[in-house]
Amino acid sequence: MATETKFAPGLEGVIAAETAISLLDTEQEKIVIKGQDLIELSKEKGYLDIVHLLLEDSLPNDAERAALEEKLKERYDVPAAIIDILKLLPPHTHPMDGMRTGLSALAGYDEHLLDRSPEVNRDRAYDLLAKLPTITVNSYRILKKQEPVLPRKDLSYSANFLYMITGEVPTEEQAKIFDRSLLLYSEHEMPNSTFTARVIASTQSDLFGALTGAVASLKGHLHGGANEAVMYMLNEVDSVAAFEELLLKKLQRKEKIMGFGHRVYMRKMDPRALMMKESLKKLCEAKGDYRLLEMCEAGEEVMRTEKGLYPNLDYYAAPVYWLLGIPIELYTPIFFSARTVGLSAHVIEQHENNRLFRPRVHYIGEKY
Ligand SMILES: CC(=O)SCCNC(=O)CCNC(=O)[C@H](O)C(C)(C)COP(=O)(O)OP(=O)(O)OC[C@H]1O[C@@H](n2cnc3c(N)ncnc32)[C@H](O)[C@@H]1OP(=O)(O)O
Ligand SMILES: O=C([O-])CC(=O)C(=O)O
Repeated sequence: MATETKFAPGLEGVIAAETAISLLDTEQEKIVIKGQDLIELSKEKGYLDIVHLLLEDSLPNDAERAALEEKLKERYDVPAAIIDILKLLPPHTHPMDGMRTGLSALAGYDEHLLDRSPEVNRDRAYDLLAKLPTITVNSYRILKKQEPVLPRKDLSYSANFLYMITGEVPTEEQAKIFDRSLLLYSEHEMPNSTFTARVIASTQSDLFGALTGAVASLKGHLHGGANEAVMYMLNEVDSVAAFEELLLKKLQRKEKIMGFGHRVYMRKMDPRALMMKESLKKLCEAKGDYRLLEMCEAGEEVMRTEKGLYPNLDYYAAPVYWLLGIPIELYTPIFFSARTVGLSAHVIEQHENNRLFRPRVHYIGEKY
């Protein structure tokens, strides 16, 4: 029976779930989130609007958005023991691993862990959205031997996140650009991390476990870890010509270029990358220095000409985060924090209509 089903390496093209959350509609060229186009939403709305859309099924009005922000602020505080746990980690621990540890440890504070009803799961998701930015930033700070930072409730959700990272209150423009990056990262159908979360949830395991597994998945360079790898690559050189040369050498060595290609949008640009490129233009304009934009555009041209490949979101997120003054090791944890909402929506949906994931194999070992 297992050998009768066609094997698709990497499960390419395989339908793994029925979902009412999102779809990458490649024909219409839209990222559909609960019936709305994410790119259009990113022009008018903010991250918390998408949080409301994903968890409450509708875009909020002003009062609902304010109530949501207030609810998150009320839950900002992280148990002191989580900070103590982070302090015990060895100094070379990547913040993504610090975050995974902190997130995993939060399970112990949930008094209703066995309750997987949508209401309780949704409530947990809000708790994680409130606490993860503080855990993320402090796992970095503690590892760098800096004092933990406390969230500021007088700032908006995104402005506070960026403030905790840089130590400076962001300008309105910086906060808006950061907020848009969170929105663009919020949900994307069935990437590896979402599949991981749903597979874990399908055993009736809890939201903490499902998301802890998803952190590990998202850390990899073929997935969320690419945003950090892109920045390290850009920082290897300091001019357009040197960047072009670097990419050509990497391609000659058959290396994969981080920030390019995508399982679904392989031969066209990820629409989120285009939005992020706009943000990069704005930041370059404000700085009066277009070097990073020019390098990235030259990289795009090399990859289009040499490989017919286009940028994904991580390619343009990296220079945007750099110009916002964000340490590179926080790029992937920020991606995860933003994705917490999408992942939670998927776990809620999986728990609501569950069947255990248990595929078969195409056996190529010795016959008995
Ligand atoms: C927000 C996100 O998580 S987006 C993804 C972020 N990840 C990256 O940017 C990492 C770089 N990109 C990649 O490794 C891939 O494009 C992936 C992992 C995103 C998609 O992978 P897959 O769908 O499995 O494609 P696969 O790796 O089989 O590539 C198909 C072909 O394109 C080539 N290719 C794909 N991406 C790249 C790349 N970034 N650089 C060079 N060549 C590439 C492959 O070498 C392969 O060529 P071949 O057929 O001659 O062997
Ligand atoms: O969809 C994917 O495979 C990866 C991706 O872009 C994301 O998770 O945002």
